Amino acid sequence: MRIAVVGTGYVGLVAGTCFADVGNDVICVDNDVNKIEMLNNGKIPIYEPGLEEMVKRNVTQERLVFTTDIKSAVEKSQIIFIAVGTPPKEDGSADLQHVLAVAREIGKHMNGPKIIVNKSTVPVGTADKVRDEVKKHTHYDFSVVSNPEFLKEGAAIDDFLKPDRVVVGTDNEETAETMRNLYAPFVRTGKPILIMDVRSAELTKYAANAMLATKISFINEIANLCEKVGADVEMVRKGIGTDRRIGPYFIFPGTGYGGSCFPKDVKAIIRTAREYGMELKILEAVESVNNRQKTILLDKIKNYFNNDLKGKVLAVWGLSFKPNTDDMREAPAISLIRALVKEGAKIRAHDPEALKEAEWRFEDLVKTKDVFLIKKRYEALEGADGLIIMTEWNEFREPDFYLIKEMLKRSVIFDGRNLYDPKRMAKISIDYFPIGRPSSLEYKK
Ligand SMILES: NC(=O)C1=CN([C@@H]2O[C@H](COP(=O)(O)OP(=O)(O)OC[C@H]3O[C@@H](n4cnc5c(N)ncnc54)[C@H](O)[C@@H]3O)[C@@H](O)[C@H]2O)C=CC1
Ligand SMILES: O=C(O)[C@H]1O[C@H](OP(=O)(O)OP(=O)(O)OC[C@H]2O[C@@H](n3ccc(=O)[nH]c3=O)[C@H](O)[C@@H]2O)[C@H](O)[C@@H](O)[C@@H]1O
Repeated sequence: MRIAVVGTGYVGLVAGTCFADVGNDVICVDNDVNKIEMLNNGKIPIYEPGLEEMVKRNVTQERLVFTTDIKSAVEKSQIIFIAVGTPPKEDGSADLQHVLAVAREIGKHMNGPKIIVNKSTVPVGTADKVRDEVKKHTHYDFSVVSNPEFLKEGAAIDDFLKPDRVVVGTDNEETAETMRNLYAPFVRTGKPILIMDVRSAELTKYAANAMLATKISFINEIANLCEKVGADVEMVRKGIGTDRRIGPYFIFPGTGYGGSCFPKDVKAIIRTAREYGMELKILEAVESVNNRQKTILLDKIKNYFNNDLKGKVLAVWGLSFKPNTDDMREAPAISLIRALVKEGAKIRAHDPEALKEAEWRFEDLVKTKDVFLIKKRYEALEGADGLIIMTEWNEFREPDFYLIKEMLKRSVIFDGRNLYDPKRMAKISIDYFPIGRPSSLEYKK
């Protein structure tokens, strides 16, 4: 099929490349000239495992091209995906300006019947708005489909190639058939393509993210309770996760969920409900538990240093909001580092992939020499009073603990991802403070 994907970010670039990889002819469009120039020079603007080789392969085979020219992309394609950002507005609602701007452009350049597929995460009713916008500019036939995306950053290609399900919202049988054909190569193991009405498809996306965020806030509350009552959340997590009705996924406690989607999508669904005069009480609690969870390590750190962080140097391992990505959008590390600096601490931060993004996110603090961005993990420990772990990158799982102990002024690790065993840390004589588990001090007694 001939496909255009408008918006070449995490979703658009991955979707476009995967569609090309199964034989489609794909034109990826973006209005960011630098991004398109980079892609045309063989450079990938984001870090996503496996993506670079896949892009190269498809570009070489001339199945995948990048352009800023939306007109020719629309003219040449049967199916046009919209995969632009839908960031939160002040009031929490999703900002649809990019989606509607693309709809306008598509309308202007239609040269025959087309299928317009919205892949961005958008509130219920957006397909109607897209339809109205396109209609203003064309007399050709078209249908608007809702096809939300469920990929995770860091595992995006695998998620796209092997989805648990594909959701397609359309009331047109012919369009449904085309979408079934398009996705058939990705569901060969029998995973379902769920055809439903447009509004249900739009809401499915928010309901999925809201459910996942709920699981995380739930386990974070249980973790905090574990600390109070002297239980170990790692045991409790396994104890509940083995029940098939609960499942082992998305119940890892931490310093709160971040990323470009859970925070904004929880806000947006709450906002949608309010517009209909309804309060989503569970999700409001999910959000407030998450905000609280982001400060949980700060309390532990302040407590350890007797509430005096002035002049303390703290090493931070992990800046991205999760491993295997360079994305720092809403990363818990950002709010923690800013709070620590406010308390008078200096930060030596390391991340395997996110340092480039950290340069502009912490530009002010780097300038004032409150934050130092360090390329190698052990170098971040030089002159530091303690180590904080914020992202569970694989390379942090089994470091040289004796070297860590030797390098730190105080042998202390605050772990926001529960990477280590407190008993083992007690044996090595490292003071270790995880989330929802007994600290190593409990095993020294
Ligand atoms: N990042 C993720 O893991 C996932 C994101 N989503 C949703 O997908 C949508 C896109 O998200 P991301 O890919 O993360 O965003 P992104 O910010 O990485 O990429 C969006 C791209 O759209 C481009 N763009 C904006 N306006 C444009 C226009 N008028 N014409 C052409 N290009 C334009 C931007 O330059 C940018 O490159 C959002 O609604 C998001 O909620 C859904 C599932 C997963
Ligand atoms: O709509 C989206 O954009 C995407 O949002 C999430 O994907 P993503 O944000 O890339 O990453 P996740 O792996 O879901 O992690 C989100 C946050 O939750 C945290 N998390 C995740 C799982 C867990 O058990 N505990 C936990 O604290 C992570 O550390 C991270 O900060 C969803 O998992 C995707 O299905 C969805 O498509």
